[in-house]
Amino acid sequence: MNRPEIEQFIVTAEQMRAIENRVFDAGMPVAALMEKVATLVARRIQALYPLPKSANTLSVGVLVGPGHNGGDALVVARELHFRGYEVIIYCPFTKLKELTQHHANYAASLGIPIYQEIDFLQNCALFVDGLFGFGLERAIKDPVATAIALVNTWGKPILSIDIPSGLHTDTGAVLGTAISATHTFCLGLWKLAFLQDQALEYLGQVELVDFDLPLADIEAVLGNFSKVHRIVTEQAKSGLPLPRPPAVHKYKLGHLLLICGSRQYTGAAILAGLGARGSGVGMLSMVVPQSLKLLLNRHLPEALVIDCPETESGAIAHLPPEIDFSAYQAIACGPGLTMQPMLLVKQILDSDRPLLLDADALNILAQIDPRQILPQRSAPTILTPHPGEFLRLFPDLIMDLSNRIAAGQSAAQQSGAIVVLKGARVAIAEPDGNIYINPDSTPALARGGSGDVLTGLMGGLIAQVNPENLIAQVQTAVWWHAQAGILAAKERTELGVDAFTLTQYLIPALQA
Ligand SMILES: NC(=O)C1=CN([C@@H]2O[C@H](COP(=O)(O)OP(=O)(O)OC[C@H]3O[C@@H](n4cnc5c(N)ncnc54)[C@H](OP(=O)(O)O)[C@@H]3O)[C@@H](O)[C@H]2O)[C@@H](O)CC1
Ligand SMILES: Nc1ncnc2c1ncn2[C@@H]1O[C@H](COP(=O)(O)OP(=O)(O)O)[C@@H](O)[C@H]1O
Ligand SMILES: [K+]
Repeated sequence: MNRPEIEQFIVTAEQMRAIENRVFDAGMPVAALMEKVATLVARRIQALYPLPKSANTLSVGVLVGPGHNGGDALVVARELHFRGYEVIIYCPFTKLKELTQHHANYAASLGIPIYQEIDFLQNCALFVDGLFGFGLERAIKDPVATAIALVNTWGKPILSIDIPSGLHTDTGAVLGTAISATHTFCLGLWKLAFLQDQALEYLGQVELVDFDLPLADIEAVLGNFSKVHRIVTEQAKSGLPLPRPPAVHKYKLGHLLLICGSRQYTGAAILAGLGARGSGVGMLSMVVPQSLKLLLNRHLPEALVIDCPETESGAIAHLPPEIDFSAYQAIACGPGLTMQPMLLVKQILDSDRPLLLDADALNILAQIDPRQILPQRSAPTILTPHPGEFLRLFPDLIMDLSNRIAAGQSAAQQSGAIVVLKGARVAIAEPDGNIYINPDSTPALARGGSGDVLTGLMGGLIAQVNPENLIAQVQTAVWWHAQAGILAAKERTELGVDAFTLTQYLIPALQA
């Protein structure tokens, strides 16, 4: 059983090394720690792939690298051997770290075959990958690269120890080539790569194996300078505006001004409105072009619709002159807007309200230059770009986009806004360098309109709190949106989560 508090931390390879070094310096023998860690992994493998009752054994190919990841793999190999598995080792390296060499010698003495060619493992039913862990820093070359490519094509389950070999522990980038794992046992603490979109297809199912690194050592290393956080359910839930105070009234539960839609993109306005409905916001006002008014009334009878004059092509021409931003606790703007309402976006940027910009509002902002205008705002700004919008806003961060976490951090620091970089693992960056990543989501959300739902939901949540708590609400919105997707996908498959359906799962996701 993992300690629940361990799940919140995220470390780089360097931080992990520093934490482990403290443990070793305090007296824990390296060999003892390896034994403990690898025994835990071996147990998990036996639980996942028990020896079948019908046959007397199961053949397991164990891929062994030169460092301590290879040492872990050799301990796993030995344990599985003693439990009755037929173990075959692949280790093409001639020079191993000392401890790893000892384990290799012992495995050989037990009669476990060790080969330098991968072909001998071709008929194995299962693979354990202990080639490289957090020590990998340069590209993998042949013959190991070819061996990895081959094992990937065999279509058998591959269980990676610590991280799929070939992935960079921090960026999740593939260094030459990488194991495509079906299951990865992340050792001790979540490594950064597990939260990077580019690593996801290699990780398979992920699992943290807690091996009792003392909290004091983790905190001593991460201390105040750890800026990368994993959004955990308990904390995200605590951001929900629940329970409501018994004697509260609608005007105390936030009034959101949602500016969206055009004749061309009508659905975006409806979806954002339904997202806002899900948030439970006290009052919802929606600014739309005239021709959307009746339709919106039908879909969102509770919304106050502020219909605006429209351009020839059906975009909002301008806001009503009498609009008073101070009547609202937050403004959200963007879904379905088109690029025409430039002046409108400038007008809301000038307001002193917390402001969420999404979709076309971001594309308009990109033309104005976010680094110029956002730091001048007197209230917080939240930007929710997908990677395409992100690059329009911050074109010079294109290199950083291969490390989404670094990219989000730079953008927030440079613009002074909270930047919600959307994708498979949404990263929420604050101007002070803190970044919060949502670890659980579903590709069911990769579908037109699901971002519109998020805008409404997040807008509705931030309208309900005082601006100092904004960052917590942004995290809660991202977590909630993903949870609704997960629940909907569970009941309807990943194909059954269109954006409207997603809105219908917001409340059930809280009840689950
Ligand atoms: N700290 C601990 O004791 C604990 C660690 N634990 C386990 O240890 C793992 C970290 O072990 P690690 O530091 O030995 O690094 P690892 O990932 O095995 O690989 C580094 C080796 O690979 C080599 N190498 C690198 N790149 C290469 C390339 N492209 N092609 C070829 N060779 C390359 C590099 O050699 P060198 O750079 O010197 O040539 C070095 O020998 C960690 O992930 C976890 O599984 C746990 O048991 C808990 C306790
Ligand atoms: N593979 C994925 N896994 C999890 N979530 C995803 C994935 N792809 C997209 N999403 C989420 O779906 C939403 C898509 O938003 P966006 O790109 O703005 O789409 P749209 O503008 O069509 O609504 C974002 O919240 C994003 O994080
Ligand atoms: K590995």
